[in-house]
Amino acid sequence: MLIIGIAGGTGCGKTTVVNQILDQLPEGEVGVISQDSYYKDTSHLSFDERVKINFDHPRSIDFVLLESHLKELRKGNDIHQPVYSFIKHNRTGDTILTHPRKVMIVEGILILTNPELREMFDIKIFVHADSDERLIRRLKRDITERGRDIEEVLSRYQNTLKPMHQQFIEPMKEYADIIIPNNKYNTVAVDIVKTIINQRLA
Ligand SMILES: Nc1ncnc2c1ncn2[C@@H]1O[C@H](COP(=O)(O)OP(=O)(O)O)[C@@H](O)[C@H]1O
Ligand SMILES: Nc1ccn([C@@H]2O[C@H](COP(=O)(O)O)[C@@H](O)[C@H]2O)c(=O)n1
Repeated sequence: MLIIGIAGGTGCGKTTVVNQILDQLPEGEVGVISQDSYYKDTSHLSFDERVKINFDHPRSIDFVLLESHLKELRKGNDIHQPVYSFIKHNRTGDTILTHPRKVMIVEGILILTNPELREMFDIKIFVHADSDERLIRRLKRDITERGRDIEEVLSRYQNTLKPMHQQFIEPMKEYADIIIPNNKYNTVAVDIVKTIINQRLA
């Protein structure tokens, strides 16, 4: 199994790059795990308490579960990936049955901050987009898709997201094998990653 980690700040285009990679690759050969599925279970908290969580700090992620799921997949076993709701700020209780594939992609803002998980990646990719570009994308996406308003996005950005990005995410570029500039759609870089994957699948 080839395990590819794709990191980068919110709105840099990780999900978009993953979808571009999957596009035209043989179905069923490449699997995806999203770090978002591994936000810690916060069912013991009220909604008002959950809203206040710093979701950009590594401690918000259940890395133990994420790592153990990746190890199970590597052993050839299925896993039940939790489903996360950005509206409820919590796991929904549902899971997605995820099968091991020849190539597994793990994507998320904080996946390179955990040394044990980092060790498991054969290829580490960091997607870069400028912070103003990421904020604009995040505003549009969170308002249309994640049930947020402009006040919520901007206050989260100023209070937690920006400082956490500077402290935890940006320094992870140091560990990247490949940095994809993604202020504009970068088909050349995506094609290079696809070529690497196709070589592994051949
Ligand atoms: N290169 C790009 N140029 C313009 N918009 C983009 C680009 N990449 C992604 N987007 C858009 O930005 C938003 C956030 O992208 P997404 O892939 O969800 O980012 P991430 O997963 O890193 O948070 C989406 O609406 C997506 O369509
Ligand atoms: N309940 C939550 C959980 C996370 N976030 C934000 O999601 C961002 C990470 O996801 P991307 O798809 O943008 O990479 C992260 O910056 C968290 O602030 C949230 O808003 N609510």
